Amino acid sequence: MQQLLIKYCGNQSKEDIEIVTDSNASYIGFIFANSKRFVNPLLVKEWLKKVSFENKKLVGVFVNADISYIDSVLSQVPLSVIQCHGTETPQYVIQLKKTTKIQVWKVIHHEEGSLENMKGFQGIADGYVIDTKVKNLWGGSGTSFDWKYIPHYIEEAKRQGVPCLIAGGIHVGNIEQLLKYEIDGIDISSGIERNGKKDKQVIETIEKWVNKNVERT
Ligand SMILES: O=C(O)c1ccccc1N[C@@H]1O[C@H](COP(=O)(O)O)[C@@H](O)[C@H]1O
Repeated sequence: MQQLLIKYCGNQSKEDIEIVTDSNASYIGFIFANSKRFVNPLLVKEWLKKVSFENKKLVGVFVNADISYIDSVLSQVPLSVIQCHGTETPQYVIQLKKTTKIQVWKVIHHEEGSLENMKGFQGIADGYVIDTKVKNLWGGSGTSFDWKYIPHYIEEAKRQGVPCLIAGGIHVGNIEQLLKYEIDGIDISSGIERNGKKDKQVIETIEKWVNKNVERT
């Protein structure tokens, strides 16, 4: 049985972390880039001391960051995955992996030429997140892209032998529709928030849909 990968991103407090560690997520994400969801790595380090997250991996989201900055975050927070959410190049990702020695997921913004862009990361990216391109925002927009293009991204990721998560505007009202596609995983930030905080009930509803719809062998 192949399990759907779930990543809950943009956690901003100890309370958010408690909620997502108590969920079925495999990945817990933090934004270390310019955003309303930016978190200070020193605070994240303190929050993590108070929760148990052994069965979950931590993902750090960065946008065109200096590798020295990512390295400084890593000295505080035990990330398993670095998510590059900007216009990072394959050469940058090669250098980042050499320096940090941890997995890197490349975000591909759905736009003209995005599939060609993705092909350029073959053998370099350890996974992909496909997100919506919204003007003046790198991510966390709460906006979905035209999902009819999903199969192209999934096929390309499969060809490269790495997982492909779908992001951008996923919420309780559209998750059922999304799960009709054979995706490897989902990445949600805005869609699991109520008044800017992660919401347990919303997460449980998302996971009810996941459990109901994803049965693959
Ligand atoms: O969540 C943010 O604020 C953010 C800021 C900068 C880069 C990425 C960000 N989040 C990522 O955006 C997508 C989708 O988010 P949403 O569900 O549409 O709100 C996801 O990959 C987050 O990791």
